[in-house]
Amino acid sequence: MTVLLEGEGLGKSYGGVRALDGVSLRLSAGEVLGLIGPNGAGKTTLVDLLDGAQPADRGSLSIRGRKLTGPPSRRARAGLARTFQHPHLALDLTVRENVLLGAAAPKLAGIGGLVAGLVAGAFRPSGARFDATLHRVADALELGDLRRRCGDLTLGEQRLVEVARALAQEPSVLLLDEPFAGADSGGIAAISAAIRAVRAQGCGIILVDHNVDIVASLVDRIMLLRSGTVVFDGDPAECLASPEMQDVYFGTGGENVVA
Ligand SMILES: Nc1ncnc2c1ncn2[C@@H]1O[C@H](COP(=O)(O)OP(=O)(O)OP(=O)(O)O)[C@@H](O)[C@H]1O
Repeated sequence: MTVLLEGEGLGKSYGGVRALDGVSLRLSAGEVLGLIGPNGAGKTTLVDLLDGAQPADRGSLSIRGRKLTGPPSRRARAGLARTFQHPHLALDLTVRENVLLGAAAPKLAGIGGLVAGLVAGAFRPSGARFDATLHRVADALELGDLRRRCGDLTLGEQRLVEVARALAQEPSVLLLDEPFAGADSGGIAAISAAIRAVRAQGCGIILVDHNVDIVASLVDRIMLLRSGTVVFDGDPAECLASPEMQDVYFGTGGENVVA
């Protein structure tokens, strides 16, 4: 399988807290990787390092064999899209406008891309290509009335819009940070179906969530983090039955404080 994303020895400290301590990972095309671990294990920090929201202290990253660096906008252009643990939507804008922002995001990365896009008229909100993308992801996630203001939506509905916005980027790597938190059963089903659909198209997905059963039902592989390090990386069923899993969730736990 084609390797999409590779990280080597990624490390990040916040003051005296070692949030991530030498994590390496590999994600292939059409693979769903579950990232689990207790609160503070470093899951969001790893996602932040992958999408450039936080700079790594150590380590390197590549996408399709090319070095992956720079801010989130540059990484979006390289094919990366993400959702956030706490949705980052423009609350005064409508569902439609938020999703269209996702469709435009890779083109907005960099002045060259912006100028080229403007010249080509690519950002017209009524552009046929954008409309097709909008309706495809809106239908997949059952977004309902696209004219609603995002500030008027429930948290669960906002999550669906955020996943839709990430899908509208047509990413090759999708990072989902707790997409099921606050979603109702319909939302969970819609997001799960969307994950399966983009996986079938060859997208690589990293799924962070605390609901281990949902994660295990969707992923090809699980990475279990504890105190900023990987303690298990492999088959989901083996992970759930592993002594590492027992120890992380029912053992003494660990402190990720720099010695
Ligand atoms: N911006 C920050 N400033 C200071 N400390 C941070 C920051 N972000 C994360 N941390 C710390 O780094 C460690 C790892 O946090 P992180 O959010 O990555 O864990 P997590 O596994 O995603 O946890 P959760 O499941 O609660 O979201 C924690 O000790 C956290 O308090």
